[in-house]
Amino acid sequence: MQRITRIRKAGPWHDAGALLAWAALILAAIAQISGGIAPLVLGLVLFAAGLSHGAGDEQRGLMKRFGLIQAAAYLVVGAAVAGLFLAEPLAGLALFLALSAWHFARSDCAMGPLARGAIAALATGGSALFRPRETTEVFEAVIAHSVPGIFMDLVALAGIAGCVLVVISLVRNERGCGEALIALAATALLSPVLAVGLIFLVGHAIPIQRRQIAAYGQRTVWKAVALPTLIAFAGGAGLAVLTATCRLELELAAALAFGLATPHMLTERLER
Ligand SMILES: CC1=C(/C=C/C(C)=C/C=C/C(C)=C/C=O)C(C)(C)CCC1
Repeated sequence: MQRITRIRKAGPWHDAGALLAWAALILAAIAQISGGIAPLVLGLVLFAAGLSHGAGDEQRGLMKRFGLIQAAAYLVVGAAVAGLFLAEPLAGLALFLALSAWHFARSDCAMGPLARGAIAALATGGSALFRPRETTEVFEAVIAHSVPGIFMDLVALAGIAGCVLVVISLVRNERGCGEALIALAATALLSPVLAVGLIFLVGHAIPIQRRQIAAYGQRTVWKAVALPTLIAFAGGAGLAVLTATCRLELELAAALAFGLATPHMLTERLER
């Protein structure tokens, strides 16, 4: 019998992504059942785990590290969006949700268009549909402003569209329909931050990173994303610690987090 003692270097290591997705699903179920702050904490960890998918500069079939000027421009745009959030919280939230839906639906994560649409609509509107009270509380906490019922109704409409799209993508057996179904189950069963964190990681960040690794190779991808991922991770952890220890207002931390996520959604593959 031939024993395999060494891992083939050329082996499909990007399939670690599949393992990560399963781990996230299992941990999400455990956190939801545990209750308390576990769903919130794990939700934030899942967002952090997916940061690297957008940390490289992928344009016109090339993957490289962002240059200094691009990084500076990124920070300036991010700060401007954070400013909008603080000045006009409800408009900022509406813009962020709309851009997120557009980004989830458009990103090249090797899925069919209906599945991507379902994931986009559920990530933004699924929690408002299935858990309106809890979701309103989260929105009001992060923008430190009341959120009118009509706003929540409009967001929930996106959730309804997402449910319809999941069914059609399943019937057509479209690529990504499994992740779309996970998005539906997540928003129905999990607390809002955990649900969206799970969808972000399993239905967006992991599929994109797996496609990038398959297209450019592991070395190129990690070389491009390692440093910016580390910086983003340190920044996110800093915001979380300062907020948890009451040294930073939640709405300021949220404005910075939403603001700094926005340029990634704007710069990604605009040539397509
Ligand atoms: C609906 C909803 C949320 C939406 C988060 C979104 C839509 C995040 C999008 C992130 C993206 C697109 C990152 C970049 O790749 C919150 C704020 C967690 C609160 C709970 C309910």
